[in-house]
Amino acid sequence: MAAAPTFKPFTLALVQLGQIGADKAANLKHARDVVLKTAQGGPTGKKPDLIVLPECFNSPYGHVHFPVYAETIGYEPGQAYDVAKSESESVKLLSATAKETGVWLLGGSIPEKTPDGKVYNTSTVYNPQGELIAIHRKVHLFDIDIPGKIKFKESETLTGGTTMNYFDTDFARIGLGICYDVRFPELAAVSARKGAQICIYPGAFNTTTGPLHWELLQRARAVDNQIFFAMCSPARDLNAGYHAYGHSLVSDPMGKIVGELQHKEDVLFVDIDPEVFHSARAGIPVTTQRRFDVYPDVSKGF
Ligand SMILES: NC(=O)CC(=O)C(=O)O
Repeated sequence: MAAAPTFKPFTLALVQLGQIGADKAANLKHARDVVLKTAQGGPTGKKPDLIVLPECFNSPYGHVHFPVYAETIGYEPGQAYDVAKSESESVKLLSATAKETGVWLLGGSIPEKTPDGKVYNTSTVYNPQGELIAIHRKVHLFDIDIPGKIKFKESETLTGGTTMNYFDTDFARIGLGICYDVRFPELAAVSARKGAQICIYPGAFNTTTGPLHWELLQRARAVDNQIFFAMCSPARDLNAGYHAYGHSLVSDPMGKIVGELQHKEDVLFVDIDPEVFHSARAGIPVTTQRRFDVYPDVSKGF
């Protein structure tokens, strides 16, 4: 494994996209328009280095929709990928948008189909040249049943990913996950142990689980790994079948919320300061105090 890049200050923009409906072309156009505007800069006019879209931004969120909206991506880690030959209209649009803006783009997630008939919930990542350089397939599927509140079963139509993923930029190593993945501390812990200084998960909690756990989980993942942690949600649409929580958020490594939106379409710009990462680890040095002699099983996989 290559050493993580030196952690440098950078500006992160989380696009809490609204207007996600049944019309895929309209969803894609809106995403592109908002990313282009975001790339022009936030309140200070500073151009972001990395723009993030939410989970399932090109389709309504629900297990019945995933196979209908799924696209073939055909990305294999470590192998060259020619976007011009991609069968995925979403990949082509995201790649072109990253290239046009000259900004890193974490393209939320989209339903992906593979030749074996499986469907995944997949994030794609583009460098400022528009190259697709990483993907992450949601590992932990969102199967829950809270009587009287919410029942959701992604596994009706989705298959869980089988790999953990991160990507390197010129300013940080960034760990990937999607939404429900945040409930499984191991994924972020492994990313952090592999050198990620920040984890970013597109996610779509809902109006039941969001108020309970959205902030708590992100701050917990940030503190237990002493990393920055961010999640980017769609805006809430009460006319949609699934009511996203919104509240896209960034926590610093001390668990302090350094930016949070409300539930409407909006963009969160946050300047990420590596000094907070270094001082958290120097002041409370848990990253060097682990006792794998006492809990050796936990170290497996690291
Ligand atoms: N939508 C998800 O994947 C997860 C979620 O809403 C939750 O964990 O709560």
